Amino acid sequence: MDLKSNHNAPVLTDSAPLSKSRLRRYHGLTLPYSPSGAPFSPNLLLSIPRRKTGVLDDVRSCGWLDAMKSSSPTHKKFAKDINHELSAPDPEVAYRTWLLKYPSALASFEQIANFAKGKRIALFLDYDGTLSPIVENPDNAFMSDDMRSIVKEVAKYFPTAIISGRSRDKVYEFVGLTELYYAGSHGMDIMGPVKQSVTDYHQNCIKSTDKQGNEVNLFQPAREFLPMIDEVFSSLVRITKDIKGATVENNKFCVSVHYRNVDQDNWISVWECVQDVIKKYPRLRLTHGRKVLEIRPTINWDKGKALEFLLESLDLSNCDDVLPIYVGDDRTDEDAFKVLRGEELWLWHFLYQNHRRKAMRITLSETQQRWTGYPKPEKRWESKIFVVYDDVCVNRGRSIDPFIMNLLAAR
Ligand SMILES: O=P(O)(O)OC[C@H]1O[C@H](O[C@H]2O[C@H](CO)[C@@H](O)[C@H](O)[C@H]2O)[C@H](O)[C@@H](O)[C@@H]1O
Repeated sequence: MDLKSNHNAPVLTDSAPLSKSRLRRYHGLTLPYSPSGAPFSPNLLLSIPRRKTGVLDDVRSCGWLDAMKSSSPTHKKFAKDINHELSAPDPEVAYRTWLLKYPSALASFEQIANFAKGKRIALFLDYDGTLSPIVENPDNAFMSDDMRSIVKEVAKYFPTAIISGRSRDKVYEFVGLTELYYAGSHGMDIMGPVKQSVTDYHQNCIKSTDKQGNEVNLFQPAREFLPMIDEVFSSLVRITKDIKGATVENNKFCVSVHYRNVDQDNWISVWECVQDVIKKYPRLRLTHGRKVLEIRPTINWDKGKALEFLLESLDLSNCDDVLPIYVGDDRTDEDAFKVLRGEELWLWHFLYQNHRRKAMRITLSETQQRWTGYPKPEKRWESKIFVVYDDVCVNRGRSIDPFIMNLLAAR
């Protein structure tokens, strides 16, 4: 997992050790992690209000069924959002106007390249829905050979990492590229470059070796939760076994309960099963993604924190000449978008349930974005928002490769 010497960013150089206050700023931590076996550091625990049933706030506010549905917004919802934004009564007119307002990223690539000029790029990629198509069976979410080659190529020039909700092993199995860094379980399992100051700071960060025998840093902030997650996984498999189409996936530090193939009339049963299990585990929380309910530890760690951790490990954080690019398509990716502010380039690739209206969004952000839905761009970013439309979306088999090709060409 060594970075190649021809990377624009010299990522393995260990600079002066980080001060604790600097690291705190990055990670929002006030204390190091508790040693394995000891109670988990209270500062990392998220305080998430629960009802007796254990229902999360966001699920509660719109009703669980709505929340499960909204995990893949329909075209209707998209049109409603656009209508609201543009005050146009006709969805079709609103959509076309929206397209004019947010031009194609590919057509605007020169502008993006200018912005990137002189900067060291670091690329962060989500897996499902970004590098691979969304498919019915999660075990079959393979990335294409073309996509693999292009990611391999880009990693020759820019440090590249995949940050996925899957287990790290699983996503590595799918991608199979040794030249990347991998963060699984929504960032709770990171294998990155060795950086002594990072290892020193994080108690759950240890030196390890990757499959090729290279020395790496292994960071697993939710290590204490492993037995709990295994237990929950087994319970969920047992309890959902009679719901046709429901599947449970062990993502090591989190568990996914898929309802994509469950008849909508039975979604309530899926929900109830999950509630039945997690109500016994106050240290676990529930989130939802694309037709999936995800059970994860209540720790203050997500894809955004993982991104910061990787930038730090790569010696690329807090540098004016670094341009991190994040490509993702899901709610969990918003955690990563949120940490990229200032002059970073954000890329949001979002897909719609009916696969008719898809777009990829690139935002050169000026400030932190607050997402409240799909897609509600803030006014002040208008001139810097680009969209890549249907024809390059992953579900049509072409995906983000033109964007990456352009990046390579512009370097
Ligand atoms: O962070 P990601 O890499 O995007 O992973 C998020 C979840 O992706 C997978 O589920 C999603 O993709 C499946 C395959 O296309 C699809 O069948 C499912 O409905 C989607 O939710 C993965 O299976 C989950 O474990 C990840 O958490």
